[in-house]
Amino acid sequence: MADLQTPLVRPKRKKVLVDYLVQFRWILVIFVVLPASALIYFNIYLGDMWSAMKSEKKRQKEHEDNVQKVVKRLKQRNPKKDGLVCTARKPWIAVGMRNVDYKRVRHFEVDLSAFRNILEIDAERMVAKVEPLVNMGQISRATCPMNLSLAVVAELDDLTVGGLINGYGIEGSSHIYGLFSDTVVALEIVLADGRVVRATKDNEYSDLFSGVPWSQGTLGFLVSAEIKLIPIKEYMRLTYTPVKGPLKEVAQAYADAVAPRDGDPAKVPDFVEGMVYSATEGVMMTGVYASKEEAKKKGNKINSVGWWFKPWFYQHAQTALKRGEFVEYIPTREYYHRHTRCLYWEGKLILPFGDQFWFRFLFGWLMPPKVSLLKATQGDAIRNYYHDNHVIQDMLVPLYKVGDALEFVHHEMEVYPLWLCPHRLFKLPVKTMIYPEPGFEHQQRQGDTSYAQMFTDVGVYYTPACIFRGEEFDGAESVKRLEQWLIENHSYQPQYAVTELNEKDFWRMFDASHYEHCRHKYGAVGTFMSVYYKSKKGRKSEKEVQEAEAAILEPAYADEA
Ligand SMILES: NC(=O)C1=CN([C@@H]2O[C@H](COP(=O)(O)OP(=O)(O)OC[C@H]3O[C@@H](n4cnc5c(N)ncnc54)[C@H](OP(=O)(O)O)[C@@H]3O)[C@@H](O)[C@H]2O)C=CC1
Ligand SMILES: C=C(/C=C/[C@@H](C)[C@H]1CC[C@H]2C3=CC=C4C[C@@H](O)CC[C@]4(C)[C@H]3CC[C@]12C)C(C)C
Repeated sequence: MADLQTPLVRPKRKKVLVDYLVQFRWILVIFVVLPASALIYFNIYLGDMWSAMKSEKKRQKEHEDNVQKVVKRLKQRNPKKDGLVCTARKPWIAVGMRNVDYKRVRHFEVDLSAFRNILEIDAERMVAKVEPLVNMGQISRATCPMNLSLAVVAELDDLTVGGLINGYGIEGSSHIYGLFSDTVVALEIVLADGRVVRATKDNEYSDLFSGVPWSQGTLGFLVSAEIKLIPIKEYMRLTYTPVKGPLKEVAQAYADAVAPRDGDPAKVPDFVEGMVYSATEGVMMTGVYASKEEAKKKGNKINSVGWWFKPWFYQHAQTALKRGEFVEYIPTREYYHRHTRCLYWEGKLILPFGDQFWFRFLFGWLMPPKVSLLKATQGDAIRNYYHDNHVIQDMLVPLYKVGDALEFVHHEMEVYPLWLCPHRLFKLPVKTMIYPEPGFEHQQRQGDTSYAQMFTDVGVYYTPACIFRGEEFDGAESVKRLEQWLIENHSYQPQYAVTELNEKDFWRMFDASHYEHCRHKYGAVGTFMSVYYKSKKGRKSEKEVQEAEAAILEPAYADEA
C-alpha cells in the first residue's frame, strides 16, 4: 500500500464548463427543483394520508390483489424473448448514485408502485407490516406519535423499505440492532416461478431470508416485510463531545462513545454518531431516549432541529468544537431526520447559501430538494462530474480499523466532514454476502461480542480538498484504491454507491456462496439479473445483455485470473 504519510502531489486542474454548471446549479434548483419538490412532497403526503385512512382490511385486500398482479406479470414473461427481470422503478427515482444502466437496455419490468401502504402496526407483537415502497418519512410519521419506532430508521425521508432491505440501511442505533435488514422479522417474496412465500429466520425459507439483504432484488420480489418495532420516548437527550487530536485519537474517542471501555452495558447509548470535521477535529454525539417530563424540566435545553429556519445539523454539531461539550433535548422524530434538510452536507454544494440565516428563514421550508428531481435534472455532465470530481462512498469497516480508514481517506481524498456510524455485524449460521472477520470473537476487541462484530460506516461524501485547491482529482482511480483498501481490510462498500470493481474483485469483497445457493434453489438464475450485473458501472452493450441472459447455470463469480 502507498505511504500514507506522504501527501499526494497533484497537478493543477483547469476549470471547464461543467465546473460552472455545478457552481450555478442553484439557479435551476431554486426556480425549478425546490418548488417542484415541495409539490411532490405535498402530493406524497396526501397519498400517505389517503392510505392511512383506509381500513386495515381494505389495505390487506388491496395488497393481496396487487401480489396476484405481480405473479401474473411474471408469468407473462417469455424467457426466450424478454429480458431479465427487475422492478419498474425509474433509475432517477432511486436514491442511490448508480446510473442503473441495466434499466436502460433490454429488461423485463414488474411494476411495484402500488405497494406503498403500511399494512399493520401491531403494538402487541411489536411488529410493523409494510409494503416495500413505504418510505422512512411515512413510517416515522405513523409510529412516533404511538411512542414506537422501527429499530433502525434510515435518515432520508425518501428511502424505501424495499431498497433498504435489498440493499443496506443504517442509523445511529445500528450499534445495537445491526443494519436495517437485521431488524426484519419476516419477508413476503414472489419467487421467479410465481410462488409467494413468507421467509423468516427459522422457517423452511430461512436461507432465502438471510440471502435477501445486499442481493439488490435478484432473488425475488419483496412484496411486504414485517419489521421489529421498539418502544421510544418523545425526546433524544443528545450529548455533543468535541475531540481534538490526530485522526487515530479521534477514532479512539469515537470507539469509546460506541462501546465504553469499562464494558458496562448500562453506559451504551441508544444512538451514536461521529462527525470528523478535519484531520484534527471531530464531534461525537451520544443520544439516550428521554421522556417529555424530563426534557421539559427547568434548566434543560430543548432544540427542535426540525424547524425549517434552524441551522443545518452538521453545522450545529460543529459548534461543540468552540463551545465545548453540551447537552440538549431534541424531539425524537426530528432527531431521526436531522440530516435530511441539508442531505447530510451535500446540500452545501447544491445551494452554497442554503445554510445562511436569510435563506433558511425565507426558503428553508422548501428544503430538501428531492434527490430524484436533482437526478432527473442533472444531465450527463453533472452526473459524470460527481463521479470524477466528487466522492459519495461509504466504507463499512471493523471498529478497530476506523483510525486506519480515516487516515486512508485523508491521504487519498481529503474529504471532510466524514460521518461515523457504528453497526453490529452479526455472526449467522450461514456466510451471507457480508460477514464478520473469522475468529473475531476470540479477540475481545472493543465493541465486539460473542455473537457480533462491531463495524462502522465511514461516510465519505463531498468534494475533495484538492478540487477546492484547484488541483486534479481522478475520482475513478481514487475509488479503485478505496475498494482495494476495503478488500484488504475485510470491509465493504454499499451498492448504492458507484463501484469500479470488476467481477472477480466484487466477489472478493462479498461472499458468493450463500447468495449462489439461493439463486439456484429459488430459480432466480435465468429470470432475475445477477447482483454484479446490476452493480457494474457503465452502459451495457448488447453483448453483455446477451451474456447475462445466457448465464443460466454459471456461477456468478469470474474465473480466477
Ligand atoms: N441511511 C441509509 O441507510 C441510506 C441508505 N442509502 C441506500 O439507498 C438505497 C435505498 O434507496 P431506494 O431508492 O429506497 O431503493 P432503490 O430503488 O435504489 O433499490 C435498491 C435495490 O433494491 C431493489 N429493490 C427495491 N425494492 C425492491 C423490491 N420490492 N423487491 C425486490 N427488489 C427491490 C432494487 O431493485 P431494482 O434495481 O430492480 O429496482 C435495487 O436494486 C439502499 O439500498 C441504501 O444502500 C442511501 C442513503 C442513506
Ligand atoms: C449512505 C448514506 C447517505 C448517503 C447520502 C449522503 C447520499 C445518498 C444518495 C446521494 C445523492 C444522490 C444523488 C444526487 C444527485 C446529484 O446531482 C447531487 C448529489 C446527490 C443529491 C447525492 C447526494 C448524497 C446522497 C444523498 C447514509 C448511510 C448516511
